[in-house]
Amino acid sequence: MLHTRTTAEQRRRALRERLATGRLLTVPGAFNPLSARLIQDLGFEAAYLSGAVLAADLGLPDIGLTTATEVADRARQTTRATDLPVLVDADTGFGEPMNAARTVQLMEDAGVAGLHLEDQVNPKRCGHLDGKTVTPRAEMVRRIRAAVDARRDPDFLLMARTDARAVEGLAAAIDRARAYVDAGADAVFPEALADEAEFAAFREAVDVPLLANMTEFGKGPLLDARTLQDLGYDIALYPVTLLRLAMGAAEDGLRTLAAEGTQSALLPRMQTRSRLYELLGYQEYSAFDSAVFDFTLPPGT
Ligand SMILES: C[C@](O)(C(=O)O)[C@H](CC(=O)O)C(=O)O
Ligand SMILES: [Mg+2]
Repeated sequence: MLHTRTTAEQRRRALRERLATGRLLTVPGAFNPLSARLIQDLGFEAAYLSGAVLAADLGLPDIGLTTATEVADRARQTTRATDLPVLVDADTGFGEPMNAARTVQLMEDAGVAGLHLEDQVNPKRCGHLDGKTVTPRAEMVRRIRAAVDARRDPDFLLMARTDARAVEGLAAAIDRARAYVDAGADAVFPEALADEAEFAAFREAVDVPLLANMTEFGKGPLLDARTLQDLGYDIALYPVTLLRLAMGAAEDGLRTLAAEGTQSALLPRMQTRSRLYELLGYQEYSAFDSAVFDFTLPPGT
C-alpha cells in the first residue's frame, strides 16, 4: 500500500550486489514518482532521477538552475513510490566541495542508492551541449573526497561523471576518471563519448563499474544492450527516454483533441483506469478496509 517494503540500506546493498554480477543493468529515468513504480512493475532493477528531466518538469533548461533541496525533495518522493534502488543526478554537487558533501547527506536522507557528481564548473549545462567548461582536475578531486567523507552508509554509491571528453579530449577524460577513482569514486560516468571505440578505450583504462549514457538526440551513438554488455559496461542509462515518450504522446494527443473536439480516437493509446489502479495498488487499499472505499470497474476500462 502506501509504504514500500525495503529500507534504503537494503536497496543500496541490492544495487551493489547487482553491479557485482557483471551483467548490464538497464536503468530508465523516472519522470515522476508514478513512472518509477511503472519501471519497477515492468521488471527493471533500478531507476534514475535525471537532472535534465527534473529541470524540464519545472519548465527550466538543464543549466544548473535547480537546487540541491529541490532534487532531494523529488528524490524522496520517488523513493517512497518504489522499492528499486534510485540513482540520482546530483549535477556538480550544487556548489563548492562542501556543498557536494551536504548533497550526499541530503540524498542519503532521501533514501536514494547513489548519485553522480560531474566535473563541470558551476553553473553546469547538459553534457551534450557545446561550450562546456570543466573544473581543474584537483577541484573535482576535492569534490569527490568531500563526498566520500560525508557518506555515512558505505553502500551508498558515489559515481564520478567526467564531461572532459568534449572539452579536453579522450585521453584527458580517461586520466581524470582514474584520478577520480583514486579519490574514492565507486563508479564512473564518461559523458558524451563519440563512438564505440571510445567506449572500449574507457573500459580498457578504468577498473570500476562504468555507466553508458544512452540519451537520445545527443552527441553519442545509441548502442544496444548486447553491444554495451560486450563492451563490458555495467549500467545502460536511459535518462530522458520516458519523458520524451510521454511528452511526444501528450503533444500528439493535444493536437488530436484540438482538431477533433473529442479524445475518443485516443483511447486505445491511453493507459486504462484499471491499469492505473493496478499500478497504484487500489485493490490492496480496498482489501485493507473496504469500509473506506470499494470499487468495481466496467469491463474494458
Ligand atoms: C544524463 C543527464 O545528465 C540528465 O540530466 O539526465 C543529461 C541527459 C540529456 O540531457 O540528454 C546529460 O547527458 O547531460
Ligand atoms: Mg544531468
